[in-house]
Amino acid sequence: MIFYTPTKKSTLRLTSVATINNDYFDKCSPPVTCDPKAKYRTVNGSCNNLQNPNWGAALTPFYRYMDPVFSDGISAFRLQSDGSPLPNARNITLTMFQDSLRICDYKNNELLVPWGQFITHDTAYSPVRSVNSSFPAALDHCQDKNPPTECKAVIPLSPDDPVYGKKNLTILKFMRLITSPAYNCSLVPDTVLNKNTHYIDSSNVYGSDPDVVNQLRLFSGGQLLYNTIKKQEYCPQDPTKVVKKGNQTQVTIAFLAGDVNVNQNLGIALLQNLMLRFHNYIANQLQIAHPLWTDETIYQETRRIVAAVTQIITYDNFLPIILGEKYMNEYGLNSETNYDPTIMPSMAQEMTSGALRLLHNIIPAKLNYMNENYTTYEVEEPSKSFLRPDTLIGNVDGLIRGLTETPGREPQSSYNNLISNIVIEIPSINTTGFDLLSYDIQRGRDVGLPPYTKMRSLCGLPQAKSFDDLSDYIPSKLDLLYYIEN
Ligand code: HEM
Ligand SMILES: [Ca+2]
Repeated sequence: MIFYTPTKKSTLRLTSVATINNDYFDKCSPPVTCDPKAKYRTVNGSCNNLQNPNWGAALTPFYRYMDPVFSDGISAFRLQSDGSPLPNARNITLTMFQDSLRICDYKNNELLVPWGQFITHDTAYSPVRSVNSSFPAALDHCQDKNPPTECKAVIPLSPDDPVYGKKNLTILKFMRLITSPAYNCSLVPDTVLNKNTHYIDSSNVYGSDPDVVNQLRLFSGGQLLYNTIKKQEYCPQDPTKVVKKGNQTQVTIAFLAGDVNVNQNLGIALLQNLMLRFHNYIANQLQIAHPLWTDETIYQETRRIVAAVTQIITYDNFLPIILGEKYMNEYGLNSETNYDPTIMPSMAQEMTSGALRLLHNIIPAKLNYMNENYTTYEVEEPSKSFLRPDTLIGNVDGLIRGLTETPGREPQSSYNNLISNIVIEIPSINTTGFDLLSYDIQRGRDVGLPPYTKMRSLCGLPQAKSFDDLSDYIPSKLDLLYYIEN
């Protein structure tokens, strides 16, 4: 172990006041036996913490800073103080986030977004309950006059919605997340389990369960399985993903990787492919340096290096931009290799369903492909390639150059039009598009995130008793949406 126990603990650390964090571990977690001398991480993340072997493992719940708030104490969305439902999520987007400015961030390039998403997909995956058909066309029946219970969480649209009104859509097909009973563990209130390992351990490259891990290995030279297209190495094609178009079965590119969202957009597909190439490059080098090493040894040593590099990029390059140097120093995150076994390592529900999604605000509206002279040879709207990363083929270098040389987007009080109106609109598979911000708002309610005013007090900000007290971080207009007590 290169880690040592810290001599000095940050006094600023946010203290959890939740009462339910042990419930899963007390009632449901499977027994595990760890080998204290094991050199490599386990597939599902168990045994990283020898005192609490299940901490941080795949299929364990997200950590809670505060207990969830549901109106029935179990799973129903919370209500306003007068007992009325919370404001319609789409209405919040339309009222608060329709600024038409587009402010560039000249300090950071567009790579910030894919890297953020890459470590998100390493540390979190919360699948939705799909009803009688798979994402994303499910819930068509919710448009009927008397919709059944699974439609309760959909987001109703107003006929004069500026985007969806014209398409005659009456709902956004929001689905609730899978909760613990799906894994034979009855917990109250509703508890969501993370399907990926919570650690930054490159589980999005390798997989969080043994079947996926084995499916992705070549079992020769420590290599990951790859697909050669036009003489270049890519992630393998997912045999289950065949996109149908009319009567003809048209196979498009659908990569297979350790995380299921590898194809969601070009940026994430790019990084997944880069990491596959990086793994296979390192494995080759290790094989040359150690001709007697077995496939297993090369694979595990390479996996260790890839995960370490991912952690270094995250702590040295990504987090200082997101948190700022001041916080990095105060929280001891600068070039320190502390390991404190008393800290629960799991991703927090408040992060994955709330705070971490702040980067949705800076998703770029255009991607540039650049040639070796750094001139743009093609511009792509990201929405054209959601779930269809075909244009990556032959353009890996061009996209890296484009992402590196194009300024990012400053956080601002609007979302890029694609994100607030179109995300994943694919007529051939009958998906009509949605508003990611509305989903982010509704997701917070789905998992019972406590009200912002409570979370903000926990984070040390002054207690807010009126909308004016929120103006330090939130622009006015909120009072147009919520019930105000006299
Ligand atoms: C083009 C870029 C991106 C797109 C299209 C995208 C889209 C999405 C979508 C559709 C969801 C599911 C929403 C729901 O049903 O609740 C989601 C979840 C999420 N996104 Fe993004 N996202 C992008 C980039 C990012 C970035 C850069 C970050 C943060 C650094 C991020 C953080 C998250 C998190 C934490 C979740 C929840 C993960 C989970 O618990 O499963 N996303 N995103
Ligand atoms: Ca992980």
